[in-house]
Amino acid sequence: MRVEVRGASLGFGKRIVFEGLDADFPDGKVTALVGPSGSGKSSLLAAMAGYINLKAGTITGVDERGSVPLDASMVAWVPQGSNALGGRTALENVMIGSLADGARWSQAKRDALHALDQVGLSDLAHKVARSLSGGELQRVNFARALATHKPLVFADEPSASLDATNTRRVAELLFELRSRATIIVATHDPLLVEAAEHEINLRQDVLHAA
Ligand SMILES: Nc1ncnc2c1ncn2[C@@H]1O[C@H](COP(=O)(O)OP(=O)(O)OP(=O)(O)O)[C@@H](O)[C@H]1O
Repeated sequence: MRVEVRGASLGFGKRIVFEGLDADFPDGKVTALVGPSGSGKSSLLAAMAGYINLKAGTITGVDERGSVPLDASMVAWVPQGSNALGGRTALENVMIGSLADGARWSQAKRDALHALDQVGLSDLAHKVARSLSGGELQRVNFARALATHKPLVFADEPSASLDATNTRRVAELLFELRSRATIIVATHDPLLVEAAEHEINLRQDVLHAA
């Protein structure tokens, strides 16, 4: 699914965060959403998922069936840091996402194994989460999101709690996930920006309030 943002203005109360944003997030690509702290990256992701309303403008998802306003049911979020259950295996932690969405156990397991393969963690599927590194846990987070088959995957600062080595691993993962899903990553990290195929810069692309 491609996402089209047109004439978007966003603010809280009287404070305008940005105005007049036009942006395209291409289907099946990794897009880095960049901009200085406070430029509205997290808020734009929240608006795209339908959690907050724009002051003006539209956010539309476009696929082969046509155009629809986006809502939370279309989005899988990759959390900042890990929210894995430490005593459960990587596989079980990935299955949780699909099971919560109502998938049957056998289907959830198949999807989770496939997603773990996509993020390069097949060998660690049966390891308990507490024995995995920060970068491996972030891969588990991405696998959980991919396994739900939502058309959009949003990650807000996925390297925020990682050291340099694990940040590199997440950057490698983003590079590997090119063309596997429509992924939007809000980040300050140059390594992650470099790994993405497309970039939206909130400072350059929109008119900010003074
Ligand atoms: N719920 C809210 N109520 C009021 N103001 C908010 C709310 N959420 C965000 N803001 C303000 O909107 C602006 C944009 O915040 P946002 O978190 O979207 O920026 P960001 O680009 O993601 O920043 P960072 O890179 O620091 O995470 C900030 O000035 C912030 O204080």
